[in-house]
Amino acid sequence: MTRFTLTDAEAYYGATRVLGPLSLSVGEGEHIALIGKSGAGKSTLLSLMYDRWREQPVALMPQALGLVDTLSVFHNVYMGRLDRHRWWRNLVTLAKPWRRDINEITALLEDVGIAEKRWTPCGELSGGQRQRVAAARVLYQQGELLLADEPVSALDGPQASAVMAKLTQGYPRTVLAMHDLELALAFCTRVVGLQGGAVVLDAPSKTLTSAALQDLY
Ligand SMILES: Nc1ncnc2c1ncn2[C@@H]1O[C@H](COP(=O)(O)OP(=O)(O)OP(=O)(O)O)[C@@H](O)[C@H]1O
Repeated sequence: MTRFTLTDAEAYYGATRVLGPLSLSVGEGEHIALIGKSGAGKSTLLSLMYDRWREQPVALMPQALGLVDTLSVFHNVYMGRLDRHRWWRNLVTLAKPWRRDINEITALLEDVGIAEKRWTPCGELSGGQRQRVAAARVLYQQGELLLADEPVSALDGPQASAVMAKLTQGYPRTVLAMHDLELALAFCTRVVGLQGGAVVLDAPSKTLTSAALQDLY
């Protein structure tokens, strides 16, 4: 059993159970695509995992992204490690970032193709640009597990592939809620399918085709 294990987990909204009971482990080297139609419980399962495991080095990239619109792209990415620095260092960075941080963050922004916007406030970016900033932030954060809710839904084909490659290389374990089945099979090692809050499929990607996964929709 890994440190990232759920056993008979359930989630409720009010008195209504919307997820589980389900049991699931995320092992080292596993990249799990969480698939299922809208309302199946993917976001609820990601939230539950984050709640249970947040004391460990877990990063969350939520669907709403959680960017601060008035801050620059650089500063939004820097926030990925805010809790690792002293308060005065964060304060100074707000006005005058350290060259080392600028270089490190610029390299990550180059990886996701948005380095030219590094000093632009996030409020002035398109949906796809915002998604790439949020991806750069979790890549900067680092950790043992990444939970991401539709991390490439606003990106075109080549950009989506590039970001999926970075996210799955950047973390030893990922759980990614996805709607693009081809991308899920190309970059994830395992597929977990949800239906009505229950796990109805759990199989290695190499045994699946996107046509077979259509049954979940
Ligand atoms: N705040 C809430 N209050 C009550 N019910 C909720 C709430 N959020 C989600 N639900 C319900 O929980 C169930 C699972 O929703 P969830 O958002 O986890 O689905 P999802 O698979 O992530 O969908 P999508 O692909 O549309 O993001 C749905 O039936 C939804 O109506």
